[in-house]
Amino acid sequence: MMEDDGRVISPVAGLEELVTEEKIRPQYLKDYIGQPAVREQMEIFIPAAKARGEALDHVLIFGPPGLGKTTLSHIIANELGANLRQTSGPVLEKAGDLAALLTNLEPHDVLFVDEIHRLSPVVEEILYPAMEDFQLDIMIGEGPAARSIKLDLPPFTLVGATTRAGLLTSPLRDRFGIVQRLEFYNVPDLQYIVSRAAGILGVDIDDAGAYEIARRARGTPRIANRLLRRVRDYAQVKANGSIDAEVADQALNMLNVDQQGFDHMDRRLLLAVLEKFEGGPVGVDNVAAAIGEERGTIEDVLEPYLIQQGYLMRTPRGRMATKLAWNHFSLSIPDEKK
Ligand SMILES: Nc1ncnc2c1ncn2[C@@H]1O[C@H](COP(=O)(O)OP(=O)(O)OP(=O)(O)O)[C@@H](O)[C@H]1O
Ligand SMILES: [Mg+2]
Repeated sequence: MMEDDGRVISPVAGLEELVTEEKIRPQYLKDYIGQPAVREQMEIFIPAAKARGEALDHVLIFGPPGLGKTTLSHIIANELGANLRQTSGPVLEKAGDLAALLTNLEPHDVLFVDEIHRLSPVVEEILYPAMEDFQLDIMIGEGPAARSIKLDLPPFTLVGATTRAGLLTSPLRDRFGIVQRLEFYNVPDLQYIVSRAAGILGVDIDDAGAYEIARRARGTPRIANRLLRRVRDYAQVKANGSIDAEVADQALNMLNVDQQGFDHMDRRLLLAVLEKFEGGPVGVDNVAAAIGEERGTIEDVLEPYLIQQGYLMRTPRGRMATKLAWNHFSLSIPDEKK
């Protein structure tokens, strides 16, 4: 999990949000909306492993923040009827931290390691034999008296989540039998997610209102759910608590979420590429310096959606704005770029 950056359409979770999210987080695959490829596969792999009485193969889930990685890991444990133990890459500092978790697992348990690309190398070394042979290889003591001991572990399923699969070392990546890549959600799926969350939270919203929120949620369930809560506030004060398309539109305009679902950070990034770098190609470090953002935030949080929507392109020579981006800001495309 990354740090909350305070944007209303940030895909990164805020603290208060983590609590509300628990209430609306789907618990079983049947409520996991969208991601048809992921669902179709997991609906086969999970019952198959259960029927054989084996632990499910290790699962790697990757995708931008807020698309449902943590949710899917919980669902996997629920569907397996197994315990879920949670930790994260940066939390596991020493080999012993991981060893303690592994030795406490029960057969077929799910160990969820969030931000798995941030594991320290010593911890990662412990993970290899644990994943491959359910064995723990650990050094005890130091210097000449040091010796290594081997322990058998119960068969378990490691579920790893990461925003960027490219940051994983290949020996680690190779040890996952199942790799699921989460995609941005389409509008009908997000509309369903908004309506479902509204039902749970007791918010009065019609289909057109849910559609308007879905359309402007950057393809991301976490953002859809957050916009729903902010639009609910607006509706409570300005519209007797009911959300329709007009109320949603007014509220979202007030929140500076534009018709495309972009906010000021998206606009700043696109405008920098367009105006300061004539549409690119420009290296991501130059973009980062121009808008005062960290490179990692640009790569993980800001640009995936802009790229998926066709406003920005990744080329070998850097980022390039597309015709859509020039048009979005009503800027004329320089002749040599046509
Ligand atoms: N497929 C889905 N169907 C319905 N709701 C979903 C789905 N995926 C995610 N959500 C909702 O979006 C919220 C955020 O999802 P989640 O916490 O799983 O994202 P994440 O990918 O783990 O994000 P991060 O990278 O920040 O850890 C959840 O609380 C859940 O309510
Ligand atoms: Mg998560």
